[in-house]
Amino acid sequence: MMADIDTIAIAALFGPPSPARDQADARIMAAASGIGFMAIRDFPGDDWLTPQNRARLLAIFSLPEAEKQRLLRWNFDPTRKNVYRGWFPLQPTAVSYKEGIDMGPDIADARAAPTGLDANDPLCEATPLPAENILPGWRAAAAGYYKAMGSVGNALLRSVARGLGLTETVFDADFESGISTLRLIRYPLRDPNSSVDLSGPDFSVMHKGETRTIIGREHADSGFVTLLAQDGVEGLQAKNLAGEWIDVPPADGTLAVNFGQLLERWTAGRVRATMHRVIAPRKARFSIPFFYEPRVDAEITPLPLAGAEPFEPFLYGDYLWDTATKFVEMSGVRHLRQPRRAKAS
Ligand SMILES: O=C(O)CCC(=O)C(=O)O
Ligand SMILES: [Fe+2]
Repeated sequence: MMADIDTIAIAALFGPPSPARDQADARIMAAASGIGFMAIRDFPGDDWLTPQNRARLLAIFSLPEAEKQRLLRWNFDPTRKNVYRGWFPLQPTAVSYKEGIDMGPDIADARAAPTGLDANDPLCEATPLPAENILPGWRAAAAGYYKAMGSVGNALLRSVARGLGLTETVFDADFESGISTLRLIRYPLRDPNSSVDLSGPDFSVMHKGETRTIIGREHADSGFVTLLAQDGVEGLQAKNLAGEWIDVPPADGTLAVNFGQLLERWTAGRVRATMHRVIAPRKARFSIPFFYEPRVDAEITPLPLAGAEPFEPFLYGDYLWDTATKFVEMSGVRHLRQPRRAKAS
């Protein structure tokens, strides 16, 4: 039988210890250590997950092309200074057919913009944003959404900590002043007349007897916890333990949650980083992933888990740069940041 993705009401995670919280913890751990995907609902901030409120964030895609271009990253426009945050345009020949923007903590708290030593770290750079007068209210919406997702990320990691038998606050200090990324994505319909050959196995798969084009290449997220708002349009799929692709249905009021490779490694495989992909729906698709991340200088050290292999501690920022610059949206920027801590050889 094909196990479905569990939808878990998590209100109890925001209250004191209770049987309801224990039950939510158990279901979260079962999802995290099983398929590695779940949907959550019923939490502070879930009122963001309506078509109207998502539209407040997604309004950025209605900007004129010239305004979007002002937000581009350096690798797409060498006159720009920002290399990590900002706009990534469509890559017509790539499997992943999307455009969008990556935003950092400064959208929610201006004090998060870099100062001192961080000023030289691209991972802490400020996010280029559209002017308030061309998109009134958008910044406030992005800030509100970012903050709401941060507290959901914290609640989920505390639940995972309890599920692992660790002190529930074990992750808290590392995620204080974290550099979480809020990404807004648009996958337009592919132009059927373009010269890109979509017939190869990289680009096309069968789904319920129909050929579907891939628009988001199969991958596992690199970090910890991803909170994904889908915008009511299907297409997201996760690979289950049997290696089958199953649909992750969109539903208002819910977030799809999956876990990243660093959390998988940190928890000695008890939490699973699951492969997922996006197949093209019949209309344009939008999504809003929030990647919950620790501070740039968080030291990742082995957790006290039975049977876990020890590893050399490392800095989150060094890991992140190494990983993020392998993606097509970040191509050509790798040399712009050196590891802050030399690897022991
Ligand atoms: O658009 C989606 O639904 C998935 C996006 C995704 O997997 C990602 O950005 O890592
Ligand atoms: Fe992903």
